[in-house]
Amino acid sequence: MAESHRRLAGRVVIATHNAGKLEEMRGLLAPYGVDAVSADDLGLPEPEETGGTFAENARIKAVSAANASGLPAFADDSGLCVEALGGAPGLYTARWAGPEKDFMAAMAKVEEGLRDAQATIPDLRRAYFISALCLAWPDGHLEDFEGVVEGTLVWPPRGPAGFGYDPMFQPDGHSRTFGEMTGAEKHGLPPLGRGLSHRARAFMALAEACLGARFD
Ligand SMILES: O=P(O)(O)OP(=O)(O)OP(=O)(O)OC[C@H]1O[C@@H](n2cnc3c(O)ncnc32)[C@H](O)[C@@H]1O
Ligand SMILES: [Mg+2]
Repeated sequence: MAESHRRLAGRVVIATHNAGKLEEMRGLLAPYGVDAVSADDLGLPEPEETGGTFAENARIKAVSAANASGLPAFADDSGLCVEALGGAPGLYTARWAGPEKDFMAAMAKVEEGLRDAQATIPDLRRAYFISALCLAWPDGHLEDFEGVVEGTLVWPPRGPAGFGYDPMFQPDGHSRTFGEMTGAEKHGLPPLGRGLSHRARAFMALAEACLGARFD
């Protein structure tokens, strides 16, 4: 199994156009001595996310950046899945914020949906974040990883930190939302924790497979 993984070294493109994600992905890569450059720094175009799954969309973004740059590329496709909304916004999590990227409005839309669903659903406020990570090399080699974090949706949103839907999401076992946590707390990586956010959990698997990390 381990033989099929490829070691990442040298330069890597972080294939996202989301500043919040970029900061998290840079932070996650920082201990491994790779030279991370962003898709924006290289002026790479934003590909259309036409996949039917998070993993497919992560591949589309990573492969597009690897092909355009000639470098290995690292992409994340992620979303918030709300049980009472049948898994929405799911693949459309970014699109719910509209072209203005108004995440306050997007969170309000989730809350409205919960109010409409209220009569019928027992676990009304349950939700999870999911992150599909893909590392793609220009020769076509791919590595895929996934991480999930379950939690509860709060209203009103709390905390100025993070990005996107963070102020509305309180991970299980914690009394603060991701919006009330520092980046390090949200990642919850060892020795602080055993991986907390969806992105950190997926990244730990990536780091063990491709960056020589050992998390015991
Ligand atoms: O595609 P790229 O360029 O990476 O940037 P994006 O913002 O469009 O990213 P996605 O297509 O993966 O959409 C993910 C959505 O889920 C939200 N999201 C993902 N991870 C999150 C996190 O850790 N905290 C809060 N919101 C998150 C994020 O705000 C986006 O709206
Ligand atoms: Mg996107």
